[in-house]
Amino acid sequence: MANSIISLDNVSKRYGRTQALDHVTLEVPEGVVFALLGENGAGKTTMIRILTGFEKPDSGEALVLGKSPSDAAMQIRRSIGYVSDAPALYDWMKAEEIGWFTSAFYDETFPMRYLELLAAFDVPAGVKLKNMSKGQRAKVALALATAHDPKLLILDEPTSGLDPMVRRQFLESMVDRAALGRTVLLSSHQISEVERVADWVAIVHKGRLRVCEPLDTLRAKTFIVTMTLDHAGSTVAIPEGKVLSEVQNGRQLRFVVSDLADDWRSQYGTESGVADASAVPASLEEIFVAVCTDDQKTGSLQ
Ligand SMILES: Nc1ncnc2c1ncn2[C@@H]1O[C@H](COP(=O)(O)OP(=O)(O)OP(=O)(O)O)[C@@H](O)[C@H]1O
Repeated sequence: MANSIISLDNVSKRYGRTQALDHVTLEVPEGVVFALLGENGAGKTTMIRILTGFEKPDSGEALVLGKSPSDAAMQIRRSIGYVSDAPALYDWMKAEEIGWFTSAFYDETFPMRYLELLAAFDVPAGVKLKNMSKGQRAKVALALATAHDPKLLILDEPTSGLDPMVRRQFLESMVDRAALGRTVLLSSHQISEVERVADWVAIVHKGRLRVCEPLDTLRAKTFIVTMTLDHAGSTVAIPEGKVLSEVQNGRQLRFVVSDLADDWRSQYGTESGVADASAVPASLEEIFVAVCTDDQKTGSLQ
């Protein structure tokens, strides 16, 4: 892909018996909010740790800003912004002091931008980190990660533990960054929240990439098809397209289908065993559940 900021080519990573990432290939284009979704243990943090050079893939290749994070970890960490799921901040320092300490790694514009961000986020002045709330500390971590205006900002579960107002403020600031041509990769379980801000969505399930595309494309092509059967025991044709999940409850059948054929209804004429059939666009949450549920019929959009 032209202008990709991140690329993973067949990246695998195993911890003992756990296949944390399994042949993941993806590209993150420049200037987007890219959401990485997955259940607990899906492999999101492992992917982020590979991108930030804290872990090496067992096989495959990762590139961040055109460089390999395992070969150029320090160079990459200096040019991106990164907030881990548990940011290590120096508790005994005040926000101003930690900024001063961190500014040694960046150019002279860092301190001013950092103080502006603290003010914009309403972080109290003169308070030690250990006496701040979780939300205030998260804001300090975000200000530290963005004050050098990185081309790429990587956030692992940035909003967990924050109140709804702060979460909204956080996510809106990510959209603002993307509007300026910067790229934001954020991992999350908060699907409805991500749906409001993401341009691209990737869904990882048990280390495998199941979905990776622009959210608008995903939404436009994925539908919930519901049918009422003539009899609970009727055997009917499945809708034409990629069926991601299928659930039956008595006479009701419900499918999540990607790439639903335009003329899908033509399969369900009077002799088809289907009394009624309709399709509505699927929400991101419904798509997520369909691709991440193992005991239903599931498929991959990859
Ligand atoms: N250092 C490690 N040693 C052993 N197993 C690990 C290690 N790091 C991750 N794993 C395992 O790899 C799998 C993927 O973990 P990862 O932290 O990447 O998931 P995640 O999607 O970030 O989950 P969560 O949403 O819960 O943070 C899990 O089964 C986890 O237990």
